[in-house]
Amino acid sequence: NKRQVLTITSDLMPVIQVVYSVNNDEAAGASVEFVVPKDLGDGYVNNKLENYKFRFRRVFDQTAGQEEIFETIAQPVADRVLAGYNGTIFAYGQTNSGKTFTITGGARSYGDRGIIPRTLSYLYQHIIQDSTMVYTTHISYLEIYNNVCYDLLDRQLEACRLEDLPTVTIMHDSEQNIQLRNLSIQQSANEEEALNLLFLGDTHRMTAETLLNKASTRSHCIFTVYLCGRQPGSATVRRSKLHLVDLAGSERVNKMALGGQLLTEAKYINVSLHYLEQVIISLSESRAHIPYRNSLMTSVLRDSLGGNCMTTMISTISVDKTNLKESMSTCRFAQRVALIKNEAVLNEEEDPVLLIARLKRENQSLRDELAMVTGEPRQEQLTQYEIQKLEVQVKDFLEDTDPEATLALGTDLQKIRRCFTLLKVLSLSATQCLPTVLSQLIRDKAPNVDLYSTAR
Ligand SMILES: Nc1ncnc2c1ncn2[C@@H]1O[C@H](COP(=O)(O)OP(=O)(O)OP(=O)(O)O)[C@@H](O)[C@H]1O
Repeated sequence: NKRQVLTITSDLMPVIQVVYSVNNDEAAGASVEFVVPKDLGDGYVNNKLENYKFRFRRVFDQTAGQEEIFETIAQPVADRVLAGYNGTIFAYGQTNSGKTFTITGGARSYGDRGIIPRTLSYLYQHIIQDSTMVYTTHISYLEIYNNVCYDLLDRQLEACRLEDLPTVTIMHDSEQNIQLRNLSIQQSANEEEALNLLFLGDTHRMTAETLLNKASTRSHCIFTVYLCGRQPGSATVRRSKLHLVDLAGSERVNKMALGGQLLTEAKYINVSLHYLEQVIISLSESRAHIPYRNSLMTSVLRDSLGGNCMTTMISTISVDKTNLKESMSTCRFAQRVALIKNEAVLNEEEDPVLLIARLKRENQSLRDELAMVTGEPRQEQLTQYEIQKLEVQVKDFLEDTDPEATLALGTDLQKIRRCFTLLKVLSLSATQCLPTVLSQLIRDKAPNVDLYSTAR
């Protein structure tokens, strides 16, 4: 139970002390408590204190490091995503309270890496180590600015202003599922490729911010990892999505002395966060109608809010007297979010393409068995077309990394013989190449060694 004292000076009174304490040892979770002197009214001091206590699953104090945040918040979600469930982590809080630092990280040192790079590293480590599954990963990076969606992985962003870019549009299919048109979903085979995509998106985000002369991030950003896993040879696939969301600052527009573009941005942010609040209130009160469609952000995050998803919200606050109202508004909002019940289900399905391929193989093997039992062995020679087809089949078979891949030849003895001949030719040419490769290696590495005696 840590007790922190923030000292704030004001014109009316030389020193006012605002005390907050963090307690993570409570049986029911954790809490943060603000102990605030009552506001100074008309120049006289009211010495009464007011206490505001908020309970959460966990509260991180100012000393908490990025690794601790990752292990407590992101790792359990990443584990569920690897198991085939959808996950979302989103950061909510006022400007400059540390949302981007928590989600993406800081640039000063390697240890400042945030949730996205650490989660990518964790996911790919697991993918490499798990030999029982074959995974494919894709990434998208979406920005919502002034209620318009942009693709941060769109290469055109380098040359253009944000507004000139083609926008990403939302479509609803007959089952009310969301389709994002124009959003590129890029394959990332390993951690390095995924980090490059994150870097590309962040660079575009920064370029756009500079072009718009923004002092802080005035947009919502959604970095999504799409994971598809299956056991080798199986047609059952598990598809899961992980949204990592950095929301725009939550401060209210009437508190800020803004004009022009900044005012327009603040209004859009206020409206979208207001709709987010509406969705959350409707969900926490289990209303019949949930107004997801009111804003792009709630439409995109529909699954994460009250749907098929394991969702974690991080609220960032700045414990300073001037930010007290915003901090408490953030805490109240977070408590509402905690009331929402999501139902995460395993996203497992039969891949129709793999299923058809498997059924075709089974069908062929049954036909072959039938031919073996009932039919006569063929007498005529293989045609040129059949030989070429066999060569392609053998090549595909050798290149297939799936350990359960088979060479479907049927019962035709001529085809089987031809394949063995092909395999023998390939095997011989490989072994004949070996001495040449060895001698080349020896020549390169040790030019003075006598080749004959080395070979002996
Ligand atoms: N835990 C922390 N340790 C060190 N520096 C931090 C930490 N949290 C935030 N900062 C720093 O504080 C500044 C503001 O943080 P950040 O940009 O993450 O705020 P934000 O809530 O994302 O703001 P905005 O709403 O404008 O995007 C940055 O310079 C960041 O590096």
